[in-house]
Amino acid sequence: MTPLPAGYRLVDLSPDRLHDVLTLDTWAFPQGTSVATLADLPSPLTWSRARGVEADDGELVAMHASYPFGSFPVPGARVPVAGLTWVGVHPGHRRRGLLRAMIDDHVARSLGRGEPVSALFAAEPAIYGRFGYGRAADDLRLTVPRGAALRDVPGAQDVRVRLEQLDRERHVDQVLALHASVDRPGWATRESAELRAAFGTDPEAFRDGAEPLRVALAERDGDLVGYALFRRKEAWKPEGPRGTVRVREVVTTDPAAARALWGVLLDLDLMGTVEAWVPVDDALVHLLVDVRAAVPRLADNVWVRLLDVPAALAARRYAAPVDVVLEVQDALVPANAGRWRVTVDATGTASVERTDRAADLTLDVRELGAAYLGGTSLASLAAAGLVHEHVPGALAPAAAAFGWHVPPGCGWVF
Ligand SMILES: CC(=O)SCCNC(=O)CCNC(=O)[C@H](O)C(C)(C)COP(=O)(O)OP(=O)(O)OC[C@H]1O[C@@H](n2cnc3c(N)ncnc32)[C@H](O)[C@@H]1OP(=O)(O)O
Repeated sequence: MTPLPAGYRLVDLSPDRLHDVLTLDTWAFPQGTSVATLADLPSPLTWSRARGVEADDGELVAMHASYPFGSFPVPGARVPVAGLTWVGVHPGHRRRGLLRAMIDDHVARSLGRGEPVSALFAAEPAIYGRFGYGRAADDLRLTVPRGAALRDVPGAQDVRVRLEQLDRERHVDQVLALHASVDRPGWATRESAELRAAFGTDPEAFRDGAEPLRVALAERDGDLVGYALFRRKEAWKPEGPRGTVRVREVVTTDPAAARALWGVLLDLDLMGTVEAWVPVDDALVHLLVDVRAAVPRLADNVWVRLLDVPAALAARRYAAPVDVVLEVQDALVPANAGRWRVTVDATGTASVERTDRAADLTLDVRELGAAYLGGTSLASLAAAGLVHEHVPGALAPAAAAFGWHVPPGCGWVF
């Protein structure tokens, strides 16, 4: 364990520390919202998983927490994952090793709970690689011109799209049930009671001048076949109204639902552009006649850290049989370091065991995390010098086996 610097101690956090937690939060994330306003919102924290760092005088100067994703989707399976979140260090106490000590604490506690994997969204991409987190998924940020042409999909006219103000009580069950039905690695769902309670939280201070959160509900014969959370912000320019639609979360169950939903979102009156972030393979990317006009921009999505390498590797499924020896480097969790033989059978199931056999490939646990959800190819990591092939011909079958037919990604930031 990395010791805390002198003068600090790790403590459990509980709901009676809410005011301290929110005060620290406003120091770490200068969002301009008062602690009193934040205190009125339902907290998404599972308090038994929240830990703080106190200075000598008892002030809370750093914290981290994790969301319990008991059923986190990975290729072909579901795995208990600790979703690292609410990481913050007071700026007056930064760069003294508090985050490093908190990461050690997070790793030990997650392993103690039997969670072989941790995942997160990074506030800044430069922070977490050093702790063995790899960029496991990307998403696309699109800025689509209003009225952009979409290809036709038969049956789209049979889907009715209703626009409503998001109302937690009325929408939470059906919307989250549809969300949980998506089969995509990395697609975390709001499993805990606290995350469900916080769903749709929409204080005015978070809206940046835009309207309250709306929901577009796509229905066929009365059944929900898709939804999108969105809000509009108007802008009156000399050339005319040029408002922006911000689309936050889109789920559709079939192509006609996707065509109908995007057709409505892309054609709202007084709007000029639609800003959406979507999985890299979202139906919209293929429906747009002119994808270039949407100015697609790639951004990092979920980051993954394998805490227990053999358990994590055995828990997912693989796209093809393979027999490969991986030499894994892990400076933070020595139990993961060394040679692992991964043998995948015809059903895509792996057995993973320590071996004395010579390594086929060498890589850091960070790269293994990047490849874990099937979206980052071991071959492309090798091309960047991050995976080393010792036995010619070993890389290609390993890269094929670790890949997956659905790109990973998560539709909301946790
Ligand atoms: C999953 C999430 O919750 S993401 C949210 C993360 N939180 C934020 O971004 C809020 C604002 N920032 C902060 O609260 C803090 O600056 C933190 C949490 C990012 C870092 O905390 P610190 O206690 O300063 O980090 P610590 O001193 O342990 O640094 C550990 C290492 O990370 C590096 N590091 C820390 N922050 C950053 C950063 N923002 N960018 C690049 N490197 C960083 C340090 O230089 C150090 O490197 P070294 O090991 O080579 O010496």
